[in-house]
Amino acid sequence: MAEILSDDEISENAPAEWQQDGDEIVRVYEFEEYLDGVAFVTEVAEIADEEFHHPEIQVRFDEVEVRLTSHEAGGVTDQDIEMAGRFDDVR
Ligand SMILES: C[C@H](O)[C@H](O)[C@H]1CNC2=NC(N)=NC(=O)C2=N1
Repeated sequence: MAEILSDDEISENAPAEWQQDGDEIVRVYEFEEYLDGVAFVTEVAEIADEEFHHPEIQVRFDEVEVRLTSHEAGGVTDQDIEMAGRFDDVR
């Protein structure tokens, strides 16, 4: 099972726009158009499905909040850090 990262490791390795929130990392992406946010979610979901590692996603009218954690490990792992970077590349 993947190792849980320490707060310092998360801070050092998470992409710049991501914040730690307890045992998750979170980023809010802003969009001018609601449907652009929905299209972003579709691309994120395809990556998540491909990697079998699923974020929690909240879609609002002008932003999308994405939360990552490794449920089985019980915290943030390297996989969450890697997924965060891949989601940023979609943006
Ligand atoms: C049974 C378990 O849900 C699966 O092995 C996968 C599915 N997607 C997952 N997604 C996330 N974020 N963490 C997991 O531990 C995880 N596990």
